[in-house]
Amino acid sequence: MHKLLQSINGPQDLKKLGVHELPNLAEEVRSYLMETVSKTGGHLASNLGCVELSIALHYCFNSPADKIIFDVGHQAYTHKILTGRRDTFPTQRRYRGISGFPKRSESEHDAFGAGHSSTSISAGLGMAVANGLNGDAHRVISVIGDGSLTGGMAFEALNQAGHLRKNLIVVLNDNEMSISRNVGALSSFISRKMTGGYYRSLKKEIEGLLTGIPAIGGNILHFAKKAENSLKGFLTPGTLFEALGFEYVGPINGHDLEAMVGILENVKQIEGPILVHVMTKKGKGYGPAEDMPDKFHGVSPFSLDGKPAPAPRAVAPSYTQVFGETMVKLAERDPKVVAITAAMPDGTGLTPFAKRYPERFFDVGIAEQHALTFAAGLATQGFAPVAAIYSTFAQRAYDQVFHDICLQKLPVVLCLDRGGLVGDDGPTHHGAFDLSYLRHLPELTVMAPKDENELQHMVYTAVGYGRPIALRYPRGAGFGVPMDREFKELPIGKGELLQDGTDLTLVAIGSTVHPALEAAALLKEQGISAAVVNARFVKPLDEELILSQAEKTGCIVTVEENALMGGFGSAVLELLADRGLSQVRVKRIGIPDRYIEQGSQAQLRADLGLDKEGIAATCAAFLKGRRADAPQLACVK
Ligand SMILES: Cc1ncc(C[n+]2csc(CCOP(=O)(O)OP(=O)(O)O)c2C)c(N)n1
Ligand SMILES: CC(=O)[C@@H](O)[C@H](O)COP(=O)(O)O
Ligand SMILES: [Mg+2]
Repeated sequence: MHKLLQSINGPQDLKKLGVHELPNLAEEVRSYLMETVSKTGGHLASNLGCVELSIALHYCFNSPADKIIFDVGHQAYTHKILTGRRDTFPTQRRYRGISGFPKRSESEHDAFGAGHSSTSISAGLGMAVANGLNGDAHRVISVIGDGSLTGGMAFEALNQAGHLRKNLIVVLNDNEMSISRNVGALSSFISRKMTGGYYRSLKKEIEGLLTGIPAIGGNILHFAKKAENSLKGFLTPGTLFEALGFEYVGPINGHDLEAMVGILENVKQIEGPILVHVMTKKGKGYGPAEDMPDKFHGVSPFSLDGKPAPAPRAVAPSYTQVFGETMVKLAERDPKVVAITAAMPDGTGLTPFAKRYPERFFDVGIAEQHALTFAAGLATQGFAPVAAIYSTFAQRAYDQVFHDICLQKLPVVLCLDRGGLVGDDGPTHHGAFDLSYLRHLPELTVMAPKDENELQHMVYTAVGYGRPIALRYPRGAGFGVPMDREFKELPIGKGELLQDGTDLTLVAIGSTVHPALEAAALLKEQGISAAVVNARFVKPLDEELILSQAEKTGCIVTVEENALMGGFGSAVLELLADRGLSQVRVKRIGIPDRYIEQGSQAQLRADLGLDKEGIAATCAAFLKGRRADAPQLACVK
């Protein structure tokens, strides 16, 4: 099985094969991908579409001396399999396994880490400039998808690359898909849409324009007809990239290995910035993924007959689903509600909204910065824009939150999905920092629901609030709590005391509230009486509630699935310090000052003491320690 693949322990082995053997190798890789990813889950369709391209790149270039950079890196499974990780590939995205994305610390062949999109050309240009300064003739190849090319950063890099004219090869892997179908004028321009109907109508329009020019129009049209080929050449994707100073090669068939090898061997001889436009099929070689590349972009383990494995019986709706349903209800009530996503309609749950209110739904592509300032523009005209962005990707748009939304006090609602630990995607995707990077912005309200029922009320409250407001919620299912039939407006800055206690107060935010309640039950079995507060708001804090509990129990334990640095617990510490309550003992539970690797959400929460057992153990030790170390301390009874 996989005879050719078994012989490849690195790119040097690949080069021993004849070009004519490469298509067989591609089939073996594809079969290995299917066999493995159907068991482990992961990014399937993008990788199936990138098999031949990855083989051709490693066949023609010499990694690691030549640098091959994958944008986002979710399509780099073949690259990993060919670069010494064939046998460890089944551990990808698993706890203590290899990463699902390129990672410099994992292999010398992973030239640049990835996970967030549109970075490959900038990184590649940096390396190309370094090569120039070092007199190093090795090549740098940035592989970027058509979706990732909608990220503004990619154009910032193209702009400079065309100016510097260093030796940089950009391979555009164009499958006309982002996660969903790719969007935007650029996508239409660079993909197939420049032939057929679009081209004909464009030509007709140009003819009409030219003949309308008095006196000379006829001659120009005559000239244009005679020069139609160059007109067609003028209008093909190359125009755009050549205008940016790139030599344009393509479009070429990204599944024809012999053709690609031939072209890449020629490209190697060309100096300066080059863009090779490769057309591929997302999901290539597996019917269901070819037919539904969006559904097979990221997959859980599935049976090879094309039916996704029966998802474990959902104990509760996902936060994402509740958000999406709430948005549809709010849009029914208020024509000013509009929804914005940055290329993640399915992931953020906005697809039902898009179907129901297409005129009020905007997928801006992978353009989070633009998404937020676009929302701010809508808000100036009386609309209630809700921007749904994964927490980690919203980090891209921090300045837009400050400069365009908060400073102008514009009523934009920022709904951050994937807040907290996301699991298999690992450190590039954990929403570990939003409570920290948002709470210090003046004019911004920041909140997190304790469960899926409170989420619907928070979205409702936020949309009606009329000022900058952000809420964050985790990846995955809620707690299976009953869903209120009517929305409730939550009083801004008010938390809730869920249960009383005398020895300490657990002050939890967001998805850590239910685990805190469960921890309190465990503590009760140990004779410890813990109060539990659902803080609801990171900003403004419910100062009255927190201060009264601090006075009452003298011992505060904060819990958050966010970085401890500058997070919710820090806000509570600041409050107590500002009020001169330094005698109150505070223990903070949250994400420590390091990056958290991949693993299941449950595993990672257990590792960090964020599950009920961990919270209870920390509280008990904290209380015991206090009793032992400092009997005079307020929280010692
Ligand atoms: C900044 C950022 N925003 C959003 C994402 C989520 N995301 C991952 S892959 C992807 C689509 C990428 O499309 P493309 O580059 O065309 O790659 P393909 O999957 O088609 O191979 C998106 C939106 C991301 N990784 N980074
Ligand atoms: C590669 C990428 O950034 C996305 O595919 C991301 O992995 C999606 O995450 P979810 O699976 O949480 O939607
Ligand atoms: Mg694509």
